[in-house]
Parts: sequence; structure tokens; C-alpha cells
Amino acid sequence: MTATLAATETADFVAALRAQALRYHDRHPFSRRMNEGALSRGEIRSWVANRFYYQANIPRKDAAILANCPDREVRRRWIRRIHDHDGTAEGEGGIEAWLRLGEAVGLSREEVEDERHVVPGVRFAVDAYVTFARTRPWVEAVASSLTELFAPDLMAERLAAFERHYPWIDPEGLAYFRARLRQAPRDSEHALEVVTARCRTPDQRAAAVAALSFKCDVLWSMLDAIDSSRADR
Ligand SMILES: O=C(O)c1cc(C(=O)O)c2c(n1)C(=O)C(=O)c1cc(C(=O)O)[nH]c1-2
Repeated sequence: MTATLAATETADFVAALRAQALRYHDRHPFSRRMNEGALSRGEIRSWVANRFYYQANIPRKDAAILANCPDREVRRRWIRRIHDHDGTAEGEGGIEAWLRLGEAVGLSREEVEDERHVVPGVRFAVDAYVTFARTRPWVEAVASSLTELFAPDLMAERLAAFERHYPWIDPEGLAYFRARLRQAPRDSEHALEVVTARCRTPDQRAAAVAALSFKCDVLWSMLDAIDSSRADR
């Protein structure tokens, strides 16, 4: 194959991955209502409490990828994700920042950590994501993380929407989103590098796009489940 043809095929592959943006959860009615300022306090609380289950399981998902990945260089970079979420000392990291977001919206740490508000559909979707990372080839699991290509735009919009429409939330509670605005582009750039380098055949590329599509379903299903639970309205 000529170098030009290979470059075109890689560009087509990246375009197919990016096209999954059309299925990203920023288009979900619940996301749209959040960013328009239309959610009640109870709905914001429910979202934060339910999303905690996702946050808490991301490092377990990343540990599964590490466990399945035989490449030392990839592991060396991937392990940062676990440090980002868990922190490297007490009081640090994304999960801690999410608990502070919980406090800023009026939820005690205890009621977030004990998962009492987590609805079945959210548990089911997040568990499916962790199981996917444990059981599928590790490059597919890396591809499934590529929703983070689409996350920064949504997070920037969400940050502005929270400051504008939900002034009752202490802005210090929004530190989580500010940190992700830096971390997500770095992480997705690395994941895209890994996926484009490793997926060379049409079958491998199709599997990577399918993995990303599955992940869009995970995120969409979480919002479906949160949106349809009538709790705390
Ligand atoms: O709030 C969001 O819209 C959103 C989306 C995503 C995503 O697209 O997967 C992640 C996050 N947040 C996030 O905070 C996060 O730490 C994260 C890790 C991952 C991943 O798949 O490894 N996605 C996301």
C-alpha cells in the first residue's frame, strides 16, 4: 500500500470515529435541559448522585485496560488516568472533586458514597462499561474511551451554564469540570494515537468504531435512566 493511501485510510478511520459525536450524550434531552438552565434542584442532585457511580468506576475500568495491555509504554501513560481520578494523596483527585460537587449541590458525602440515589439503569450501564473493558481486547476498550474527544465542548458549555443558570451552586464545587477541560484533551489525544496505530485492518477499525458507539449508548442510557426516575423532583 502506498503511504498516501494509508494516510487517506487513517483519515477516513478518524472521521468515522469522530462521526460518533452525533450519538454523544450532549444531544440527550436531559443534557440540553441542563445546559438551558431548565433542571430543578432535585434533578441536578439526582444527576450528580447518579454520575458518582460512573466516576467511581472509571479507575476500575482503566485498571482493567492496564491489566489487559501488554505494552509498557501505553501502560506508563494510561496509569495517569487512575491517579487523576483517585488522587495520589488524601483529599485529591477527581472522585474527591466530584464529592465536593455533591456537597455544593446539597448532597452529603455519605449519601453520595453509599450510592442510595443510584438508579438501576445507571448501575446497569456503568457496569456494562467496566465489563466491556475487562472482557474485550484492550485496544477496543481504549477506543471506547474516545467519547472524551467530544467531552470538552460539552463540559465548557456545562460550566458556563452552571455559573449562569444555577447560581445556588457554589462555583468552587465546579472544580471537577475545570480539571477535566485540561485532562480530557490530553487523554483522548493519547487514546486516538493508540487506536490509529494499532487498528490497521478494516475489521479492527470497524471494531473500534463499534466500541465507541457502544460507549455512546452507555452514556445515553445513563441519562435515559436519570431522566425517567421521578425521585427528588
Ligand atoms: O460529563 C461528561 O459529559 C463526561 C463524559 C465522559 C465521556 O465522554 O466519556 C467522561 C467524563 N465526563 C468524565 O468526567 C470522565 O472522567 C471520563 C472518563 C472517561 C472514560 O471513558 O475513560 N469518560 C469520561
